Amino acid sequence: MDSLLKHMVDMTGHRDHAMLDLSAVAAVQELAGAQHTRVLSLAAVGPARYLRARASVDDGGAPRLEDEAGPGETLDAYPELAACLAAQGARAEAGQPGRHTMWVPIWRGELAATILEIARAAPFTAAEVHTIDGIVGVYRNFLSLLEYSERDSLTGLLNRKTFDDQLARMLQCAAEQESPLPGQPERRQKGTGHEQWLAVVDVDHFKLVNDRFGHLYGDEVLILIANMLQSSFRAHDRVFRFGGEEFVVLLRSTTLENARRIIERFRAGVESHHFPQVGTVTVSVGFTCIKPYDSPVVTLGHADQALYFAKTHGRNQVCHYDQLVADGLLATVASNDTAEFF
Ligand SMILES: Nc1nc2c(ncn2[C@@H]2O[C@H](COP(=O)(O)OP(=O)(O)OP(=O)(O)O)[C@@H](O)[C@H]2O)c(=O)[nH]1
Repeated sequence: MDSLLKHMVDMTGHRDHAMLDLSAVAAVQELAGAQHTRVLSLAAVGPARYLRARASVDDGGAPRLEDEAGPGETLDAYPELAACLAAQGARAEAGQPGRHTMWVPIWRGELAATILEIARAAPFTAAEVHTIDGIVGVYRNFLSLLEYSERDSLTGLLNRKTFDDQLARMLQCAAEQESPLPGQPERRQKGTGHEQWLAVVDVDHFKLVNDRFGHLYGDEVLILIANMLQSSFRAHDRVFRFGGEEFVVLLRSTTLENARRIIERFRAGVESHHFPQVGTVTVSVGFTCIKPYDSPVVTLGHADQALYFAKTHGRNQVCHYDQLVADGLLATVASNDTAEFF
């Protein structure tokens, strides 16, 4: 019982997703006598669904965070789990001699974006299943509390508060991939132009939408644009609402060409979308490469300057900060207006 209490205190003491995940895998691993435990994210990429590990622990090892690039493993490789998710079931099990695996979806309404995977040599006893259910209950409650505090209530996107942390995590992960541990192969070739990008998206003439159609329609436009942002970018990119009609996107590990193409496709998608009652809405976007030695404020400032350029040169367009600087187009804006941004 001491051990159970210790794990419960540990799990409920965190205000951070990564730490909560680590505590959850540690608790399940010890209390259910598991050999291997993982927390998985389930994300849709087009019609396919993928599983990516967020945290894991092996027999005798310390819990660790996982942050692999790429979409992860396809759900099709886990037929028992796929069937359980389709039936909105409480758990799935698969057994073969010497290895039993249990998956427990963390349901939030009709969605399960997080799944616990627990594996060991012997089948789980009723008492262990009962213990796992108890840990999952606490984990689910804390996940939902954390998500509530990290999300914007109108759009469900991440809020400003979580930005610095997400940016730091993205940069750390990129640095680890560039510089593997001694003896480990490099996961990505240097010089392929893969970088991290930050884009600031602002709805054009949004005040007019509010003035003409009222705040409820304005809110509806923001929700639709948030949905379009989430479906335009990949699962491991991050989308934030910074407040008002301004959104920020962190794009992970891609080339300039790709970043521009993805952002441009989003802009064109908004322009061609018919917003109920309101009709056409457009967005302007400024984006910049994230340089690890720049502070978040400086990086945001660069993207904001590119956005300002887009706004003052016709709106409904995507502008790249580094390109504007290289072309000598941002010099006056940068020197005159930096104080306006921060
Ligand atoms: N409906 C709604 N409106 C909001 C919300 N937050 C901010 N706004 C409104 O967004 C509008 C932003 O207007 P401005 O900053 O003048 O910018 P704009 O009209 O979009 O013009 P440009 O950015 O220059 O194209 C203001 O009218 C705010 O009241 C919100 O949550 N819901």
